[in-house]
Amino acid sequence: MSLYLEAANILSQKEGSLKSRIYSPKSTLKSPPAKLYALIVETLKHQELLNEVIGAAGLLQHEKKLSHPLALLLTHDLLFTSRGIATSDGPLKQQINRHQTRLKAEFKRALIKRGYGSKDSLLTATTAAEDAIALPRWIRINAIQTTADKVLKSHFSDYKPVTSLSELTAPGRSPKEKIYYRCEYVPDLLAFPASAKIDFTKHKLYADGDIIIQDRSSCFPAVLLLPPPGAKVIDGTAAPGNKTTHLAALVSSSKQSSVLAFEKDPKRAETLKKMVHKARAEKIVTIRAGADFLETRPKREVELRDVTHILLDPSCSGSGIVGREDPTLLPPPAAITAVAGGRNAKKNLKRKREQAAAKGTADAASENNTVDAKDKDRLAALAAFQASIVQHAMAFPAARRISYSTCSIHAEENENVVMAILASKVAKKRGWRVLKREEQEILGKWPRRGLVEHCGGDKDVAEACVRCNPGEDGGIGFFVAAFARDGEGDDDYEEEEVVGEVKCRKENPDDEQEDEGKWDEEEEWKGFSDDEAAADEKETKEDEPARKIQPPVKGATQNPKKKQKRRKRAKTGGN
Ligand SMILES: C[S@@+](CC[C@H](N)C(=O)[O-])C[C@H]1O[C@@H](n2cnc3c(N)ncnc32)[C@H](O)[C@@H]1O
Repeated sequence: MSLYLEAANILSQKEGSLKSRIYSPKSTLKSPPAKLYALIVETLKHQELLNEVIGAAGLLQHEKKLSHPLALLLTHDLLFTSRGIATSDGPLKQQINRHQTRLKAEFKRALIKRGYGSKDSLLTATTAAEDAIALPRWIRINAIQTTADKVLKSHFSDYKPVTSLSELTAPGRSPKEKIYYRCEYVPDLLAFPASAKIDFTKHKLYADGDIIIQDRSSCFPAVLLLPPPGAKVIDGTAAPGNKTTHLAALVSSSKQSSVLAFEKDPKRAETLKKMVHKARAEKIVTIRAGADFLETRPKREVELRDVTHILLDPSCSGSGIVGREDPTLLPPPAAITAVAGGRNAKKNLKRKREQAAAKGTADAASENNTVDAKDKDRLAALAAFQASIVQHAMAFPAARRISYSTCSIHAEENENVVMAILASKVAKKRGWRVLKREEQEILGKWPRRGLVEHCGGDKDVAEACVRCNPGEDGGIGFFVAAFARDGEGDDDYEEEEVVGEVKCRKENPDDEQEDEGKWDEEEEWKGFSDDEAAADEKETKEDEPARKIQPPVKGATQNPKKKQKRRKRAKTGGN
């Protein structure tokens, strides 16, 4: 079978990663695996453009026997390689060559549309983008079990330290160099170059629970919350458990410490249990599997009354996630497989092109941390939920510090939520404020702060917020802020008051229920494939919107005036 047919077969399989499909010991492939892998990866890198070219040239409408994966692979080699299609002049090659003039013309058009004068300038830009996204491999040393010094001495004694992340990731470094960077913002966090030939998921240190594979920014919430040894801590949204186990490590030196972990989803609570077990944190962490943090009544439960530190990392849009995942074949856009000459074929194509152009604008908009109108309602629903969970925590009688985080780049889920929380009745009555930058023991030094234009111009609030840009800051896009309370506020705050205040926000996403499917379909997911925890975060992001939405309250969406009022309340986070 030819290289292209084998590659198309691999692309059509759904099971396992691309690498496992190609390099499986049971494989009966005839083509050299490295050649197959390179062809597939290069093709998938440009699939969006290739789909556009194939669709505009009407290739699949004219060549009925050609499958979509085959068309992508062959067109890729025709347009992107100097040798062209690497096969003798058989039917496959002829199927493409018949259309090469049109395909080349559409390719040129697609390049110009994207602002590239030539194929080479596109390739240069793609390589630069890939370099920028060559994320380092982060491992957090599990302080419950061991120390960074011990791990370095026992497993990486031939590695040399570098003093900054930019030094670690500097272009031109040889992949053979054995180097590591010890993070100055997160104690016990090490980074290795992306090119390092270490598979931490198979490493003894990982199997023994001595290390946790965790992105740097994902370590920030526990570092910002910084519970002292002996503290009573809650993780209100815990699975898969990266931050729960990090909290446990931070307080592990005292036997008085405890971490109570809530996870609403019973299936995800199982993952949490495994992670807590692996991190040997069972003596510190108690899991409430299937428990909704929003349903807790802190004044009525003895166990909750003296909790001082609460970490909240609720479900979010996940717009900050980037990674080194195997590329995957996206479903072909409907326009490229539409029946040729069909009554609506041209009309559909035009509509699809307009939609694609509109999407391009939306993508560009979200790069600037803003979103277009169609996503706004969805983000408003998420933001209402995110604000409600923090406000609920603010009613805990002994609470002094709360951290709030997302892996989103959107201000709607970040600074706007912080502002809504600060403006809420519970925050004002109980004396909650942001934890100022100068009060942040370690993270005060982190340079990237919140967006002042989304903090109502309040520079102190913006400075209190911590942001990480995806790729640029060595990992996923992230946001974290902490709230502090000095204890002067109203300690007799009646929890019924906050329950009432929160309830209206919990109801709010119900109104958006019909939009859920749309969001999931349109969202392009980018996650890590070689990082268990990140894979789980991906699961949260994909599953969570549907779960997070409470069943519609009877009659809640019937009255348009009430609906409008609720939406307004959610957007302002007001009271
Ligand atoms: C973004 S994930 C948390 C990731 C986690 N902090 C970590 O670092 O591994 C959010 C989690 O919160 C859970 N969740 C959402 N709403 C909740 C609620 N009201 N009570 C408890 N858990 C909730 C979700 O099921 C999901 O597992």
